[in-house]
Amino acid sequence: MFQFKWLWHNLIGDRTRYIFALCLSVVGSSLTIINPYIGQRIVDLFIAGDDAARYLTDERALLIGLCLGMIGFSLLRTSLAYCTTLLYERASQNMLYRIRIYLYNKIQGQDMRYYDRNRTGDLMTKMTGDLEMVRHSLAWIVKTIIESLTVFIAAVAYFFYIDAELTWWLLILSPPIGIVAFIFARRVRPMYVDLRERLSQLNTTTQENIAGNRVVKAFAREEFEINKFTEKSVNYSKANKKAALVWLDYFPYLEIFSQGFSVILMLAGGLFVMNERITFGEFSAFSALVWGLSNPMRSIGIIINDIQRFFASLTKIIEVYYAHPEIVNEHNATVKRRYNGRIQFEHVSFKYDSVTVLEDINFTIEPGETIAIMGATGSGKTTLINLIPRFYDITRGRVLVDGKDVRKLELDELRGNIGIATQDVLLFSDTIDGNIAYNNPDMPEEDVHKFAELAAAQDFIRKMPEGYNTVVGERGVGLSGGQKQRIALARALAVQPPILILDDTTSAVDLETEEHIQKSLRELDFPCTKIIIAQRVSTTAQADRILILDNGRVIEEGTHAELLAKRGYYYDVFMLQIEGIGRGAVAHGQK
Ligand SMILES: Nc1ncnc2c1ncn2[C@@H]1O[C@H](COP(=O)(O)OP(=O)(O)OP(=O)(O)O)[C@@H](O)[C@H]1O
Repeated sequence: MFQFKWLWHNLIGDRTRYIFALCLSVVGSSLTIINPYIGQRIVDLFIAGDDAARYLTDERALLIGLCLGMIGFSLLRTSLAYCTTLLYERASQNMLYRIRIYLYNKIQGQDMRYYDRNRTGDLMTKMTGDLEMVRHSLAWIVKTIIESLTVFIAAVAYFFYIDAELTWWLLILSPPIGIVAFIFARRVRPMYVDLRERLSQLNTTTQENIAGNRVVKAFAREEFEINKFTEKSVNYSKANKKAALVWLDYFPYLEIFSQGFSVILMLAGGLFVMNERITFGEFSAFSALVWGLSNPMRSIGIIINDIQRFFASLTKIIEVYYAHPEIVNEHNATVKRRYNGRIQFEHVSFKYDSVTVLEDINFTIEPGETIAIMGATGSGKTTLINLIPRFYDITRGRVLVDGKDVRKLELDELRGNIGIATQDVLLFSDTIDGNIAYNNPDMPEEDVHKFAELAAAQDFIRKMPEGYNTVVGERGVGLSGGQKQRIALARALAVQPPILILDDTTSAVDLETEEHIQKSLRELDFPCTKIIIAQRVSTTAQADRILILDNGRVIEEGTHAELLAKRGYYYDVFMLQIEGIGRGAVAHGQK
């Protein structure tokens, strides 16, 4: 079966340990028949035998030996159980560790489309609960099944050795128990698949809610969110109860069958003793071992439940394990060249699934040029810049960097040549210094300060309680929108990239600060092609060229003055914003 092959493959490095644990399980469980056997000898020789009185006086040493044997075997079994559990735990924990690292790498290697399609909460469930379930199966379920089976087989073999007919009488109960267990397993399986999905929904809601707590509070939607969470929680709880209660439909039958072993033993076994077909000692061995037949039947429900959970979880893990990104970063770039920063879009079209977002885009940006991109919201600006570092592959046409199709470039090298400040600023819960030097943790302090200064972040950072060592909260909590944008800009500048992409990076800063940033960008001490997405004319006015996007197409292209003269979209935006820009920009535009 594929799932078991997969587990076996992932046990590499611990296979010997695991097989050894399985062998110890078999040996330890087989030993369960020894004490009933010794008990049988004691009863037959020293209690119920014809010569019991003589044996008690003459063979006392044998009796003491048998009693000590019983204690010795109990101790041996306990020690074996201890070692076995230790081996199972170590093998399964090691496997869990390896798979977790592998899955984490796998998730890291996925492309943007993967993250578009998969919910964070679901991925978190796979990395935690599902993995733990698989480990538990390997350490506990397999152990329980092997031990139950061994005890069952050893007991049956021993029973056959004593009396085959009485054993057949007992085994009469096995087929109906097997049928009940099979029906139960079939009914409960889809329930665990559903249960797993509901757990994932619950985790997704929790994750979204915690991450979006500010929005929730801002809209005073706590009650709504609590109700939403409660609904998911109730759903999960109901599914859990439903799956657990199904067992109750089958439990009475299995319990009755399990009790049936003792009843049959009493009736048939008692009759056999009276007919002197078996001895008292043999009857006592049957009594002592009959649990070996009934116990597995009793625990069959728990085992089946766990097996179904295991399959539901394993299926989810395997989805991640074998997920293939369409865009693969081979991390092969040994020597990372520095690009000149020439960017060309040739008849580029792009679709998210079936929706066309960019249509026949053509433009060239020469090294060192500054290009501004403007357009209505949803016109495709972010999508367009996402194609340069190859976050997505285009549907038609070519995107070239330094004359080479980005699909032919080493991704590490390509992305290493691009500094990006994304629209949705994400800072890590680290110091400000650590966030700015994200690309190069060994960056000297003066350089961190220099890039903060270029991004107009120096002043506010210095005023913070611990300056550059101030730890910012998760995703930059504790900073204003404009402050976060400036740290993100400093982080992008710190790469000193030949291509700098700024997606609405100064939208939340005041005009004076923006002026400072623009001056810094003009005076960078390294060659750099800049692509700046902006809505403010004050930002775009100083670019070498401006592209206007509308509905995925470039509708205007030119300098600030050329576009004003055209009296199109750009001119309209300019007129709308003119009051906020000031005389300088107006004069510049009318030159
Ligand atoms: N990951 C995605 N999956 C599917 N559709 C997407 C995705 N990202 C964006 N879109 C769609 O593509 C279109 C262009 O989005 P894009 O983010 O590029 O616009 P934009 O011009 O940058 O907008 P804004 O100025 O609001 O940031 C929109 O209609 C959007 O709904």
